[in-house]
Amino acid sequence: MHVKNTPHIKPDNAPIAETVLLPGDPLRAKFIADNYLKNVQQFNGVRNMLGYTGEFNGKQVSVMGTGMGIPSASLYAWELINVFGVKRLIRIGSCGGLSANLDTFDIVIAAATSTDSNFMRQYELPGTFAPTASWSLLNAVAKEAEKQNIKLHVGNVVSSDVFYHHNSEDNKKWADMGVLAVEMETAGIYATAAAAGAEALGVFTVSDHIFKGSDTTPEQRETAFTEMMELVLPVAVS
Ligand SMILES: O=P(O)(O)O[C@H]1O[C@H](CO)[C@@H](O)[C@H]1O
Ligand SMILES: O=c1cc[nH]c(=O)[nH]1
Repeated sequence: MHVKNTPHIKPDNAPIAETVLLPGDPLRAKFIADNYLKNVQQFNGVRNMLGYTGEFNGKQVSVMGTGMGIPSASLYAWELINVFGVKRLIRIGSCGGLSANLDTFDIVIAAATSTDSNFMRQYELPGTFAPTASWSLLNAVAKEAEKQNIKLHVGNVVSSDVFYHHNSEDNKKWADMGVLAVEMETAGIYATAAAAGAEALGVFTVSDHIFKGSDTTPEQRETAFTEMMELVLPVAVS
């Protein structure tokens, strides 16, 4: 792959694979590179948004942090697809559980995303865009989950611009519409991929439950979501 630089991604001569895993936390990217990949090369360190390319099962895959929120994640998604030729983005995030059926460490997949963000306005569409998952990635992860005997919760996830809500009813309103969980990036990543003809999928581990009050530590959010990592890595190289 022809390697260039952008203001935010400077691989120099390191490769970027056609499939990139995207955790929000760059240290989660480092954890994956350190613990799951072989022959690792770091391809980004700009702003400490760590990116690595290595091998899993003998095949190349990349992993890179996105930072938090649709503006940050979509900027990296856009550059990875449109400058570096990436074809598949798989976000591996944490999320807050909204559905009563969820508990911490459960795995959620965003078949579709809702959002309170104005990000879609740029496309000037004559209606409301519905950012959805790539069926082929979703189907592949569902098959892998069956193989590994992992229970998935698949449905609508809300990508919010707001973590600390002024209106405490906001999350309840999404829950009342059957939305499973809340996070902050996937609608922007799905839309960016759709606009460029690439594929994207959002997979999450429930880090806390908004209504049940259960929680995980920053260290767990960095290193303990291994079931999600082990679910997605075989798909990323398939
Ligand atoms: O753990 P990550 O992947 O960053 O995802 C979630 O965690 C952050 C908020 O704590 C937001 O980025 C949200 O989407
Ligand atoms: O509660 C949460 C947990 C993770 N990510 C969010 O956006 N909210």
